[in-house]
Amino acid sequence: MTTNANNHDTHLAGPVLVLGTGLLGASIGLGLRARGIEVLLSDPSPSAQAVAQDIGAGRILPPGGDAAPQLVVVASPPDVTARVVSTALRQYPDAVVVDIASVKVSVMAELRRDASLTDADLARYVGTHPMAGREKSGPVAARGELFTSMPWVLCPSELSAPAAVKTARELAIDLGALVSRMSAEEHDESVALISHLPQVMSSLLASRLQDTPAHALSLSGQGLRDVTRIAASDPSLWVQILGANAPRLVKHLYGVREDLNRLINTLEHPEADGARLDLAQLMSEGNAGQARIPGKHGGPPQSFAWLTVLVDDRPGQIARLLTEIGEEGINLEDLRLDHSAGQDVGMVEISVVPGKRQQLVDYLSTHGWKVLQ
Ligand SMILES: NC(=O)c1ccc[n+]([C@@H]2O[C@H](COP(=O)([O-])OP(=O)(O)OC[C@H]3O[C@@H](n4cnc5c(N)ncnc54)[C@H](O)[C@@H]3O)[C@@H](O)[C@H]2O)c1
Ligand SMILES: O=C(O)C(=O)C[C@]1(C(=O)O)C=C[C@@H](O)C=C1
Repeated sequence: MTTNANNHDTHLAGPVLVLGTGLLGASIGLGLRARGIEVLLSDPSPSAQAVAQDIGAGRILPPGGDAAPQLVVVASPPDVTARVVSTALRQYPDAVVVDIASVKVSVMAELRRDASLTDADLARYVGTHPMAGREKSGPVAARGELFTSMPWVLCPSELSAPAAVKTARELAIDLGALVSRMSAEEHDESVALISHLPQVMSSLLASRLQDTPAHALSLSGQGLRDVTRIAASDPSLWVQILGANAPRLVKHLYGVREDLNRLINTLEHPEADGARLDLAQLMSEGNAGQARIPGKHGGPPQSFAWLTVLVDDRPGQIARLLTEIGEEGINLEDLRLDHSAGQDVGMVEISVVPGKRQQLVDYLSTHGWKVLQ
């Protein structure tokens, strides 16, 4: 840990050059700037880099401008990532270069084929992947705290120098992430199930809604919203991710196809012997898988207690509610907002650790809030 020029204790000294200032690049810039680290920004889209600078993610590096970065972070779309990494390794011979693309095997394979790079160049490169993002793209959606307590995978190759791996780790730690390490193959195998299958399932489900009549859609509750949030993701990004990891994803889709066939057969004859047992088994297999998803901060799965507070649909009500909860010293684990169509009240669903639920219900009730239990 060093105290940087702006008096913050950080692992990285900086400057950090971010190439690609969309959602991820600008979020990294914002997070590093909040810790006092100097950040330089560059993006072929003049508006993307201008917005990133305007929101405080760093300072635009003028074309041909001089820079001596400690670290270059490549945050461009996956299909140009290897090319951008290659140019950066040659342009900044003293810098460590990392990329954050969602797929790792294809990027490394392209770099190995690149005749302009030596093994010494590749010693300064580490492939990485923060498992944090949003269904939106571009710097306007950036958040400096995006990586806090989220996994960040390092996938060094056998050529990566220990000093380069250390710098990559420091980037993730300075942004508050939880660092793990695996090979590019293990990574792509893992994200096929953990990230790419959920995206495809969400998109497939949401595509069913295209022609749904408005009266049916007006019944949409939290269940539908939970499973379709990521269906709003950027198609051009996902075309690249899914294309680059297709064989690993297809294996899981075969499994889903088998399960769907089984479910369809069962539901076509719902009164048949064993049909209900089959349905119960399917639901409990889902329960078992869901229960294995780790909780916040990488800890064991934890279930939180929920309560719902009714708030008047007036400006400032939710801010007042959150301030009062903070004053009682209770930590919110999650928050959801909902509106009933045509009503002038909002419903704020709050989750807390189970031991704090009753204290919060009592506190809010005595402070005039309407709590639904
Ligand atoms: N979106 C997510 O949730 C998420 C999460 C983790 C990792 N990633 C990875 O992060 C990277 C960026 O994704 P994003 O969501 O920020 O996308 P984005 O579309 O918001 O931003 C990408 C930016 O890269 C710029 N760009 C295009 N070509 C470039 C080039 N040759 N050199 C430099 N910049 C270039 C674009 O102009 C754009 O501003 C991708 O590789 C993606 O796989 C995304
Ligand atoms: O939560 C989201 O919106 C995401 O985009 C997250 C998510 C993921 O699957 O976890 C999506 C793709 C990225 O490569 C990394 C993170």
